[in-house]
Parts: sequence; structure tokens; C-alpha cells
Amino acid sequence: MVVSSAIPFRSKKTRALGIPIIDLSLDRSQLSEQIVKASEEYGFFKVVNHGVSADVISRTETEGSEFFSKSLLEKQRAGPATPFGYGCKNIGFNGDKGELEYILLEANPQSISETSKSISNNFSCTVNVYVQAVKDLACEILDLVAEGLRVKDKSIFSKLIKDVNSDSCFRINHYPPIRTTDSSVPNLFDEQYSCNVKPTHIGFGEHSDPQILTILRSNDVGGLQICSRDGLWIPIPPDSNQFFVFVGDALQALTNGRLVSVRHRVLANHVKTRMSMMYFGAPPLDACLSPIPQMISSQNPRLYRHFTWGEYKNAVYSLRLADHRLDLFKNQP
Ligand SMILES: C=C1C[C@]23C[C@@]1(O)CC[C@H]2[C@@]12CC[C@H](O)[C@@](C)(C(=O)O1)[C@H]2[C@@H]3C(=O)O
Ligand SMILES: O=C(O)CCC(=O)C(=O)O
Ligand SMILES: [Fe+2]
Repeated sequence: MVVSSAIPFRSKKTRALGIPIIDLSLDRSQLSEQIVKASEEYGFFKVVNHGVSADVISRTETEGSEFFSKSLLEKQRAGPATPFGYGCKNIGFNGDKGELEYILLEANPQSISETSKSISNNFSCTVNVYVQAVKDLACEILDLVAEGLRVKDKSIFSKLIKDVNSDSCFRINHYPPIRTTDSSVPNLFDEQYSCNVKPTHIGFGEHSDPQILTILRSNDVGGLQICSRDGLWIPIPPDSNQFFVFVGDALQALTNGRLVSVRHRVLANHVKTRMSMMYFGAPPLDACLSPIPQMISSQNPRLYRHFTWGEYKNAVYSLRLADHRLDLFKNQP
């Protein structure tokens, strides 16, 4: 596993640390082991040589930028985020706020074209091609996860997001620079690492992603941080040519806690606009998220009870962004 060089960050609660980088051109047996190791230790890694065309990525970025450059009224025609549609500063339904605007779409061609009606045909086609490409990447990674865990059915995880009824979604977040009039907030910005020196504004608050796997791509503006197992925040330098992968709560449950969903957040940038695009791979609503039998043994007793993605999603939307919702589904001894 290639580990990136140390990332300095001037805050007591963050520390310098490398994050795993997975080269998808390596041979399968090496790859599957590296992916499982990274998913156990961090629940997060960067993938390089991912095979997604640079043109597909840049066209989607252009469509996203064009959408956010429209007037508020025009953007609102994509519908209020209930949860799908255009949202500004409000995240979810329970009072969470962030310094961003976003568009959240169901990740299937019919819904994308329906929600995109008020935007453009180009937006719809481009987003569809992008979503298909990152979905294929997510499936490939999930097959490698199954191989690395030595599970017989290699498609045990990927088939959940390949299912026609998969509840996957796609989100574009747009974080404008913070224009502060508060002189106590220094407009410090570390160009070298593209992150705020003093994190004073939350772009997107601390949380874990509820789904199986998230594939994130951002422009060259930083702000993303992941929380290490010992509770320290690690700034992730942006890389617009590569993808970052997050293990979600559903994969943590399916693997009986062996792979961990990673808590992360985005700090607002004082100077530049960050734009990120996330594909959240999710199962169908009626899919069971109980730990797969291969992950349960006398040394590793069942951690979570039987529950469906639909039940979990209801819990997700009834709670706050930062809540530890998977704890509600722990097995009673
Ligand atoms: C505050 C909320 C927004 C969110 C649903 C929730 O009640 C808690 C989880 C949030 C989250 C985080 C990851 C994804 O961005 C998201 C789409 C998801 O599935 O869970 C968002 C939800 C949202 O913005 O609707
Ligand atoms: O915008 C980002 O970089 C990450 C946002 C995020 O974590 C999310 O939308 O779930
Ligand atoms: Fe997230």
C-alpha cells in the first residue's frame, strides 16, 4: 500500500498522517488485501488508476458549476430538497446547517432525467454517464472487498447496488468562499495544502455516510477531513483526478463491524469555491443489512440485529447529521 506523505495541520485536535492510496492497476490478490486493510483501519482510501475517463469527470464538473451559477430562483426549480432536489444551508430535516448549497438526486436514469427537467438535457445525460461510471467503480471495489474477506460469493455486496431497486443517490455539493466581516476570524488559507488553517466555519458537519460505499470526487479545493480511530481530524489534500472511497454504515453492519464507516466533515474555505460530487451506493429498501454469516464466529459474535435498509433509512432521516445511528441496531446480548 502506498502511503501519502505527512500532512501538516496547525491545530491541536488534528495530526499529521498519511492515508492509504490504492492503485487499481495492481494484481487482484494484492489489491483485495490492501482494500480490506484500508477499510478496516480507516474506512477510507484514495484510488488511483481507476479507469474513469477524465472527460466524463470534467464534463460533469462543468454541468455542476453551470447549475450553481444560476439564479436562486432557477436552482429552486429543481425542487426543494425533500430530500431530493436543490438545498441551501439546510441539511436534512432536523435543523442541521452547513455553509453550502447542493443538489441531491436518486441515482437512476429516470429520476435523474425527471429532476433535471428544469435544468437541461445535457445535465441529465452527463450526470447519467458519470453515475454509471462511478457505480461500476463502486461495484469493482466491492467485489475486491468480498475477495479480500475470503467470502465465496464475490458479488455479495456489489449485487445490492446493482439491483434495479437500489436506493443509491448522487449529490453535488457547492461550498462558496466564506466572506466574513468578523475581524476575529483570520482569512488564513494554506495554499500548499488547500485547507483552512483555522477551522471556524463548518461546510458540512461531522457524520458517517449511511449507505454501503461512497465514491467522492472534488475539485482542487480542500476542506475534507476524516476522523481517525483515536478521534483526531485528518485533513485530506484534494486531488481532482482521483476518487476517495468511504465505507458506509451499511457495509460496517454487513461485515459485522470488521470494516468501519468513517466519520468525516468539510470545513469551509475562506477563499475558494469547493465543489464535490458523491455517489452513495445503497441497497434496495427491503434488503437485509444483518451481518453476513461468514463474518460471524465464536470470536466475532453478531454485533447487529436483523434490519432492512428501509428501517435504517427511516432512522437516518429521523436523526441529526452527527448522530451515531448504527448503535441503535446493535444486537442485545
Ligand atoms: C441530517 C441529515 C441529512 C442526511 C440525512 C440526515 O438526517 C442524516 C444523514 C445525512 C446524510 C449524510 C450522507 C449523505 O450526504 C446523505 C444524502 C445521506 O444519505 O445521509 C445525507 C442526508 C441528506 O442530506 O438528506
Ligand atoms: O462535500 C464533501 O466533500 C463531502 C460531503 C459529504 O460528506 C456528504 O455529502 O455526505
Ligand atoms: Fe458524507
